[in-house]
Amino acid sequence: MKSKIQEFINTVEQKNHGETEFLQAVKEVAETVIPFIEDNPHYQNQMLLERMVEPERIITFRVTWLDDEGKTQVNRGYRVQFNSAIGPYKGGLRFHPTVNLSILKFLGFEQVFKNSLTTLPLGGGKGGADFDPKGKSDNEVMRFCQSFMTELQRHIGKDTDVPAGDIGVGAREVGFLFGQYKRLENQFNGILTGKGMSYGGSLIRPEATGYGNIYFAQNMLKTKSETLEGKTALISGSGNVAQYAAEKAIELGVKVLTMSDSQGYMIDREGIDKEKLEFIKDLKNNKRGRIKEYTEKYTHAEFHEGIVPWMEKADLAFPCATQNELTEEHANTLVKNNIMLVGEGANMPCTAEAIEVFKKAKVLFSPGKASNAGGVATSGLEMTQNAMRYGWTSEEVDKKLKDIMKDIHEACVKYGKTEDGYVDYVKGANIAGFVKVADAMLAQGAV
Ligand SMILES: NC(=O)C1=CN([C@@H]2O[C@H](COP(=O)(O)OP(=O)(O)OC[C@H]3O[C@@H](n4cnc5c(N)ncnc54)[C@H](OP(=O)(O)O)[C@@H]3O)[C@@H](O)[C@H]2O)C=CC1
Ligand SMILES: O=C(O)CCC(=O)C(=O)O
Repeated sequence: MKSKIQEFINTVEQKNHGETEFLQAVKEVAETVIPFIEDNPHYQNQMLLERMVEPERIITFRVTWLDDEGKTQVNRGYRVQFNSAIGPYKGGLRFHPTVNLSILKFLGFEQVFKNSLTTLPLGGGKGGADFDPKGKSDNEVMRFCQSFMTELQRHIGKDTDVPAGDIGVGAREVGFLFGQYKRLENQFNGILTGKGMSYGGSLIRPEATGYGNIYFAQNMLKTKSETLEGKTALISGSGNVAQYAAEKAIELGVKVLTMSDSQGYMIDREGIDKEKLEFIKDLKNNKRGRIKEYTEKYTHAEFHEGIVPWMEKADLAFPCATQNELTEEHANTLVKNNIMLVGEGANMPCTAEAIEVFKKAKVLFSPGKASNAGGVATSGLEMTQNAMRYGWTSEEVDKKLKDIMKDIHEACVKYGKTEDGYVDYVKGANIAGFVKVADAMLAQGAV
């Protein structure tokens, strides 16, 4: 079995040389899915996994825009249309200077399995640009988004490919992108999700990834007859996912100790309450400030520059910033400090070595493709509401989100429960995600 897996990984490596993040994501899936394929003959001899690691289409394009001084700027835009076996390509856009093909291919590949887990008809894709919205004026961001969409619009459509936000693409950017699409196509439809409430957005979509992560943690704790009430938590990031993971955790009685950004983390040992979280939301979403400023307002809190919060003690950890932010060393420290649960809010925030440490210590560990799937699932609900030209109440959407997270949890348990009763959520998510896509690919023939 080991040699089969290694042979597969070697071939993917040869074809995708130097794409470190993509290869990391593929390796994790291959290690869990290839043994499953070996046990299930009808998935054999159809090159299913070989096809799944090959994006159906990769589009790259030049994005030229004018800055506030009238100087011409140029960036590279991408859309990776990974797999459309079970629905239109669906996945976010990332605007960050580190964006490259390896990162977007890892995100698109993960998205295929994640979207399959949501129980909704959503294929997988991802896109973005190496543009940094930080330090840009609203007008510069608008001009960039207009230029980006001018090129992207010819490749997307409400039944073809429906992008959304990710790092660096929030409500402001989605608004500008939508406005330009509508201008070019003369059509008002659900071409993007994460839209504002006044032009077709869904209630709870902004909250959904963070809330879903906490609902998933509730489900995991339930398997141990535990609840969130009274636990302490470390959260990284202070963007969309981190803010709403913190909000739901606080609401359910968790003492949230930390939040972070790319400059470092802050710890408030008294706990971040609702009022303090509102300060963070305003700081990050409106003032576009740094998390360090929290400690200037709440002077009892500490700021630790240039490092992540994983050396602190708590019951729960929710990495919600970016890929590979939690390493083997961090995992060893968390285990030494008796961490009970690690719920990935970001995509692939834990390194492969860190995940091994958690599994070995039998920590409840959920991979992002399962525990952050609430965001894209609620995007799927936004698409449904747009198609119906109707809007559900926040209670209705929240109830659907809770049910979907419960279903994803059950699917992970079904395929991930090991002989000693430990649930390997990585294995469970990968196999459950694989099965639906593989069945659809088998039915659709060699395409
Ligand atoms: N938004 C969504 O619905 C979903 C998002 N995700 C994933 O969740 C994660 C966070 O996304 P989201 O909250 O939307 O993005 P945001 O842009 O809203 O926030 C990102 C946060 O992560 C921090 N961050 C970004 N890059 C780094 C880095 N290299 N090192 C340290 N911190 C960093 C940012 O700090 P700073 O402000 O300094 O840049 C910021 O606090 C990503 O992995 C994304 O793919 C997954 C599912 C859905
Ligand atoms: O809502 C969406 O379509 C995108 C969500 C996303 O990018 C993700 O799940 O990583």
